[in-house]
Amino acid sequence: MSGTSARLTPPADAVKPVRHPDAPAPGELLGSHYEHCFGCGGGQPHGLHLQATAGEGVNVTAEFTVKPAHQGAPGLAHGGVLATAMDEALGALSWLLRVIAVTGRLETDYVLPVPVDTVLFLEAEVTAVHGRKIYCRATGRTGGAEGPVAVRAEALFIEVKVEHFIDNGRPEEIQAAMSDPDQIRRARAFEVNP
Ligand SMILES: CCCCCCCCCCCC(=O)SCCNC(=O)CCNC(=O)[C@H](O)C(C)(C)COP(=O)(O)OP(=O)(O)OC[C@H]1O[C@@H](n2cnc3c(N)ncnc32)[C@H](O)[C@@H]1OP(=O)(O)O
Repeated sequence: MSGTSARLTPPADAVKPVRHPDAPAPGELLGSHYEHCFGCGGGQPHGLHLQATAGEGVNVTAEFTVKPAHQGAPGLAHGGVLATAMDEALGALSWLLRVIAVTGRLETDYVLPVPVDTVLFLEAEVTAVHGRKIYCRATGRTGGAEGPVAVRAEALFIEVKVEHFIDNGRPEEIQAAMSDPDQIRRARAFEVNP
């Protein structure tokens, strides 16, 4: 069973997403936006270590390997972890629009159980934009990019200014992220589309 709530349905005057001219080239690995991000950071031993690749449109692909640390039921991935993987893949889309955005709403359909050691092949795309609202969806497949869908998600991301993090985050982490020697990661974390 699946369905999309009204709050995830773009209004009639929503527009098609436009890939930013300075977006990473198709096939380019996006890298982590923040070393300590649970979804993509290398500094989180039990994190998801998701690596997203830019697609040709306003879309990304990513792979996520379910580890023993990600279990809910014995031998099976925790649903919240799978939602996190979807959230992270969807979050990577903002880099193709060159905006900063956070998840406002995320709906997930769990279609198949996902055993430990499974590689989930994720694909996420922006479907519409309405002002600050970015409508997007993602799938997670097992057994390959054309395999059966195990997880499906739809989401609404909201564009924010960098002040969102400065005002709400802890100063020590914000400072550390702003002084990240990795210029690309710093730009990804803090660049606001002019
Ligand atoms: C340093 C690292 C950087 C890098 C950052 C990258 C991080 C990526 C990580 C993965 C993604 C995440 O997990 S992000 C973390 C999880 N998310 C969060 O923590 C967000 C917490 N929520 C908030 O801060 C806030 O609610 C916001 C920013 C989402 C919205 O607040 P706001 O800015 O005041 O905007 P607001 O006026 O309320 O809403 C704007 C429009 O969006 C609609 N809207 C708002 N929320 C919703 C909603 N849940 N469902 C439906 N619609 C909604 C409103 O109706 C309105 O529509 P209309 O009237 O205009 O039609």
